Amino acid sequence: MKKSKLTIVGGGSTYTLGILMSLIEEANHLPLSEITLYDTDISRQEKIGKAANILLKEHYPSLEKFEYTSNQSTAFKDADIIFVQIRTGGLLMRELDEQIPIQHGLVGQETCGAGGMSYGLRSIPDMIQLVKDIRSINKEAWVLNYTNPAAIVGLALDKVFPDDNRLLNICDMPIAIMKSYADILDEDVWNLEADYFGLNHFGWFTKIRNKYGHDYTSELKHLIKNNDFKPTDKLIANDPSWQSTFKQAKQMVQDFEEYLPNTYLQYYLYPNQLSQKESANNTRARQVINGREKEVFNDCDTIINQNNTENIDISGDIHGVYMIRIAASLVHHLKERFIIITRNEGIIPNLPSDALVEVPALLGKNGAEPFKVGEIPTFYKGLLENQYAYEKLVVEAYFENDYNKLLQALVLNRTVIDTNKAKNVLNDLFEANKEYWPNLN
Ligand SMILES: NC(=O)c1ccc[n+]([C@@H]2O[C@H](COP(=O)([O-])OP(=O)(O)OC[C@H]3O[C@@H](n4cnc5c(N)ncnc54)[C@H](O)[C@@H]3O)[C@@H](O)[C@H]2O)c1
Ligand SMILES: O=P(O)(O)OC[C@H]1O[C@H](O[C@H]2[C@H](O)[C@@H](O)[C@@H](O)O[C@@H]2CO)[C@H](O)[C@@H](O)[C@@H]1O
Ligand SMILES: [Mn+2]
Repeated sequence: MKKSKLTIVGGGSTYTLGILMSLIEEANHLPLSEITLYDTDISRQEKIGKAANILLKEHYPSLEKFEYTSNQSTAFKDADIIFVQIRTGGLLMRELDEQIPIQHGLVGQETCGAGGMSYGLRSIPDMIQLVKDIRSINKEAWVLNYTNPAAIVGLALDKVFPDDNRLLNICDMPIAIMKSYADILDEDVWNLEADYFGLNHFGWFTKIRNKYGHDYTSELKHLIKNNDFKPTDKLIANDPSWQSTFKQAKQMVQDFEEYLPNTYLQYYLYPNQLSQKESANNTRARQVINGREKEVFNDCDTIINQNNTENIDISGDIHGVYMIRIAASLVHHLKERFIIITRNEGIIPNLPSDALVEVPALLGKNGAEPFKVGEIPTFYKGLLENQYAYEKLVVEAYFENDYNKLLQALVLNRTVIDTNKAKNVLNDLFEANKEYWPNLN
């Protein structure tokens, strides 16, 4: 199988080491000749890069070249595939995205509600500039984006690069939930197939079956209604916050048993309950700063100091493996089925055509071939039209510098609603994001 050249943008990300370990595990699916890390923060990336050097020398001997750089030409010129995972403002700005809404009695979340709007307004300019820079150097590479909030970033990128069908936005939440389904069904997650529809971080599984056609949907509903649903992916299995998130699935399936929910729907269906659980002094961002970020950079220090990966768990994770298998299907024209983010254009006929929906698609050398979903029932249509209107207003507000459209977006958002709360949280977030957001009129 032809070997590919991969660049990871955001090489200093807390996910990079896991992606590299997943690349080692998946070398048979996506054989590589070169890996390049690229980041604007040279010092943050350097520690990951030094550890990666040792990791790859030890576990990927067939790799011909590895380097880490802040030079765009070096990073993008020869890449066949470019993974993108940046965080404009870093985890400290994420902490403000989450703290400020909580201080107003609202859900404070990375990608949902007022926090997600704040993060989206920071991410849009950097992602547009990044794709422009990539395409000025390399017109052919598959650009696979994880950068969040994928719904808002995706809509903005779709406005600026409407014809770039080698630019895909991806989310690992559906596959992470399917990993947990697989583990309670004693199935391999890669043997499961889902019918799914929604927006990013706002969707439902309508069917779960295995590759031989056995339908597990009713069995899963029964199991989730009567047991504690648990995260089982290695990145989150032992994380109390994720355990609490997965546990909420029981109430969601008991209340709305027609379809199996994406875990993110908890914020939109139970906003009051969720906002009362949160504390501004212990946001998810703070937990990640004290958890994953510390663990990853401590692992890097250990690998560098011992000059090997002894006693380091180098197994892959679903976050990394998912993106890698998507890349393999595109590059090697495997036409395998993945849940990805794509323009609606009639997939769900009773939703706006220009919405970016999250649905199953076959991935091959011509990009995504999405499966039709068909008309969706009133409850889901109402929820999704409302959420899409929020997303669309945030993106329009960005391009038009329009304060009122941001206020309208928050009043529509199911985690905010109240106009006075929307005005107050918007003003505080604007103050905190002065160096990032566009001027608003
Ligand atoms: N789509 C998904 O389902 C999914 C899953 C997990 C994480 N994510 C996203 O992945 C991203 C990374 O998450 P993280 O917690 O590792 O963040 P992080 O802050 O640890 O790492 C982000 C890296 O991006 C770099 N960066 C920032 N702006 C850049 C730019 N313009 N060009 C190049 N590099 C730049 C930073 O210097 C940093 O090293 C976030 O957007 C997160 O939300 C998405
Ligand atoms: O709060 P975080 O930073 O731990 O996670 C936020 C991200 O959560 C989802 O990604 C999960 C993924 O679902 C899980 O299986 C595992 O891989 O960890 C990831 C990060 O924890 C979500 O899809 C992302 O969009 C969020 O950024
Ligand atoms: Mn996601």
